[in-house]
Parts: sequence; C-alpha cells; structure tokens
Amino acid sequence: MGPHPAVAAIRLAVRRTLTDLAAEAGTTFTAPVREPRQRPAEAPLVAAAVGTTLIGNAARHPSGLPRTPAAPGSPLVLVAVSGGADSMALAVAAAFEAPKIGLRVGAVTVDHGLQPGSADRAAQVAERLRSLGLDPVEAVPVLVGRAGGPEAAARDARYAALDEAAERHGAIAVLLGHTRDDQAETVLLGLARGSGSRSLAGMPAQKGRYRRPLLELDRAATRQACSAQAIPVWDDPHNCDPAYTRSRVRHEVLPVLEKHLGGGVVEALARTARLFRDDADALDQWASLAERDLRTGEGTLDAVKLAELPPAVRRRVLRRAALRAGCPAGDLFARHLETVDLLVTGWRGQGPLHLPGGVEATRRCGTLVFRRQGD
Ligand SMILES: Nc1ncnc2c1ncn2[C@@H]1O[C@H](COP(=O)(O)OP(=O)(O)OP(=O)(O)O)[C@@H](O)[C@H]1O
Repeated sequence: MGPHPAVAAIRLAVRRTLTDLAAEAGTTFTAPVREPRQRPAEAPLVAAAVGTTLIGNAARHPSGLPRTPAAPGSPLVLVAVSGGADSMALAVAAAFEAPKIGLRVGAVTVDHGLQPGSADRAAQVAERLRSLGLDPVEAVPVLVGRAGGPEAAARDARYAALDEAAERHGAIAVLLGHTRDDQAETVLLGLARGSGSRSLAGMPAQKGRYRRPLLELDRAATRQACSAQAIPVWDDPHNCDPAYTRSRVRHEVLPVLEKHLGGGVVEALARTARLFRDDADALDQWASLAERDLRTGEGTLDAVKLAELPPAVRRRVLRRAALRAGCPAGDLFARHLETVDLLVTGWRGQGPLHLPGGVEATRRCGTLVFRRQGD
C-alpha cells in the first residue's frame, strides 16, 4: 500500500522544489529510493485541536524516515516551522525527500514570545523536528516590535530571524508552508486594501531564498497528511483570534463567499493570483524598458514622454524612480504615486512633493527630478 494521497501529493510538491534547488546548487543525484511500505501507525490524528500541547510518540512516525541522511557538507535547505499542520507536513516531506536528492534539511522555529509558554512550545517543536531527522534544528527567540501593527511586526521579526539563520548556516533556501488557502486569503486582503495587480498576485512560489512548495495544495491536505502520519501539530491561537484581520478572512469571510458564490472560491482566488502575477510581471518589464528610455540623468525623467505612457506603466516608472532615490518600498503607497503622477498629467506649477524617506519629487523644465533632501 502506498502513502496516503495527501502525503504523496505533498511529497511530490516538495520533491519538485528540492530537485530544482539541487540542480541550482549543482548537487549530484543519488539513485532514486523506493517508497517504503506504509506503517500501521499512519492512522490517528494525535493532536490537532486548538491549543493542544504536543504529545505523541516520535518512534511511531513518520512513515519512511530517510534511511541515510545526505553527506555532511551537502547543500542545506531549512524549513520554517511554526509547529502548525502546514509547516509540519512540509518539514516531514522535506526530511523524506531531501536525502534522495543529495540535500540536507534542517529547520528553524521562531518563538515570537507573544504567548505564555511560547519558549517551551518552540523547544518542543524543535525536539519533534530533530526526532523526525532534521538537522540542524533551532528554536530562535525574537523580540517583536510594534511597527505596522502586530501581524506585520511579528512577520518582520520572523523573517529577520529566518534570514539570519539561513546566512549563519549557509542554507541554499528556506521553505515556507503557505498553501493555496493562504494565497486566497492574501488576494482577498489585497482586494480589500484597494491594491494594484502586484498585491493581487499574492505570494510568489519563489522569492530570493524563500520557496513555497505547497502553494498549489489545500490546507486540508496538510492536516490529512499530519493525521495519516500521526504527526502532532500545534494550532496557533492567533490563527483563530478575530482580532487579526487574516483570521477573520479565514474563518468568517471565505466561508461566507464559499456559501453564497458556490464552492471553488479558494481555487478561483488562487487562479486570480497567478493571472495577476503574469500581468504584473509584464507591466514591470515594460516599465523597466520605458524607464531606460525616459531617463535623462541621475534621478531625472522626461515628463513629456512620461505623459505618453499608459497609466499602469507610468506609475510603475514613477515608483521605480522614487525607490531609486531612496524611498523605502514599504512606505511608498498608491496615494503617493498618484500625487507624483499629477506632476506629469495635471501640471499647474505645483511645488515639490515630499515622499517617504526624505525624498522630494519636483518638475523643472519638462523634467521630473527625484532627490533625497540634502543630497
Ligand atoms: N513561528 C514560526 N517559526 C517559523 N516559521 C514560521 C512561524 N510562523 C510561520 N512560519 C512560516 O510561515 C508559514 C506561514 O505561516 P502562517 O502563520 O501564515 O500560516 P499557518 O497557516 O499558521 O501555517 P502553519 O500551519 O505552518 O502554522 C508557515 O507555514 C511557516 O513556514
């Protein structure tokens, strides 16, 4: 009997990502290993209820632990693990697949320190991961600030810790457990913010060192996979806390949409993300070519030629120029670009515009000038 279909689907998705990574790293493939027989323990879900502490017997799972870990010094991939079903299913699949491909796999679990007992829980998750064959495994405590609200502050601290761990261990990539459901939520959140196509494109499967192998799979699959392999999971109470926007989207908004618009909303939103990604990529490429043509010097653009561009391309050129002059990407919003755009399309001699990061945009003699004050 082969593995549970959800386990097989997750392994396949992870294998694809790891194979790409191994090819990029120039790793030599080892001979393919046959799927091991499923063990009888692939039945009960040990702990999946909200707030459940980790229990379970590591010796009983998962099915088919890697036989021989990849040689020391082989390229290392880290998995970012919260302890939830998505990232646990991902970590187990990576531990199963990586040695066959000549990669080592480790994990980092970040302790945000936002709940009582979080350090103990992070230590338990780390221990669990070690018992699953991942190495190295670290539980990293972080200090979460306040900038941008609680979700953004936790995310910033988490990614800083993941980046630092990846650098320190020389990892070739960090895997994240986002699923198609997370993607649908991201698209809805972007839509509600009134964002452009780049935001509606959701999360990319690959960005820098980060990869999201499960982006085409349902959250239900990761739960089923953990259940089938008797992997204890921990549900972050924040995921169900209505104080968090994403939680409300997950538990209230999406179910209502599914109910009233018919099934398949999550899939449709994920498809929307893919289509918008292609559109946004094409527009970015166009803007990059147009910018080369319009640049008249360091931080200066030909305003007359800018006016001839379609708005979607023009705004992208303006954004690029503002970023190049030193605007922080996270602080530059559509409303800033709309006012800069008026220097091109609604010119009536208005004065310099002050953009985030101390950048100033002015129009002089048919030229837009972006400069950081004091430069
Ligand atoms: N505390 C953490 N430590 C390490 N990685 C994390 C942590 N929290 C989230 N991640 C990574 O980011 C991904 C998305 O996290 P998020 O909280 O948005 O989703 P989730 O549905 O709660 O995922 P999961 O079921 O894995 O907890 C996780 O799958 C994991 O890869």
